[in-house]
Amino acid sequence: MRLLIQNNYDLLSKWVADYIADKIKKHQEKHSRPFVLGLPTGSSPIGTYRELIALHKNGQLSFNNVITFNMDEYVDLEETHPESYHSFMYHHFFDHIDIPRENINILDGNCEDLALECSQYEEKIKAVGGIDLFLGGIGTDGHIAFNEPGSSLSSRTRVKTLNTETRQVNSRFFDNDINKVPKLALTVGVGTVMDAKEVVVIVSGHQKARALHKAVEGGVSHMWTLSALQLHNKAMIVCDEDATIDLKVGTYKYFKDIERNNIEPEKGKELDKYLH
Ligand SMILES: N[C@@H]1[C@@H](O)[C@H](O)[C@@H](COP(=O)(O)O)O[C@@H]1O
Repeated sequence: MRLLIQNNYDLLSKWVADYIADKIKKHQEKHSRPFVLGLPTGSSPIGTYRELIALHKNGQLSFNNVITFNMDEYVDLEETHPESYHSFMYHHFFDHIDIPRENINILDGNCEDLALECSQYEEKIKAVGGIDLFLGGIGTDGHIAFNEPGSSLSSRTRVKTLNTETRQVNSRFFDNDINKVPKLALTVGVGTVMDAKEVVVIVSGHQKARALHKAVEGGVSHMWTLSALQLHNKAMIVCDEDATIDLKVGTYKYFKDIERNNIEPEKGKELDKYLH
């Protein structure tokens, strides 16, 4: 697993956006089939979305041949609610790029048969050839998508009960009232994320430091579902300095050193395949 430490959130966001743009463009040079991109919500990817939008507006990137699958959605929160992940994605990203509407996939947390919705989502991902790159964020408890501690590391898309810590943290979007935060969500599984050809996870801020420490320095554990990335053959965590405060100095220096030894700034992206 590659751990790339950026000086701050803005640099992190720019780096991740450039990396994704590069992947999409290279894919489009070689294949006619669409690039399949997994996407998260939350504050972590907002800067990346902003940078991707800028690349699109400058004419440097098109999403015309991109299919997206979002990671998760609350159950029983109207799509039009400002805090639904549907609203979030259109507001922060889809409304500003040229992606065809029919290429956007977000789980429907209001449908009659939630289990069917989840199994069909998995089928849909398979039908388009799997996810080329899954972008993710994490919760303070180390969850990826909504795979809370204790989630099976081979889990698939399903209904998940949210724990109190997550609901407390997310209550900032619901007038700081935990009672307004849904108790259930639909989420892709850890196994769904692990099936992606590549996974890139953004970890930003002090509040994520413990989870980063567990995922990088601890063993693989269902209690810190991000740690499953240790078993992925092309996974990268991109974090900022603030998120590294619980890492051992030696670990921090080790990952910095690897990047210094292997990356020339302009050639870094071409060399990334050697760095996992
Ligand atoms: N389900 C989402 C996660 O996918 C996201 O990673 C997390 C972190 O959010 P933030 O980036 O705002 O810290 O929030 C929610 O719990």
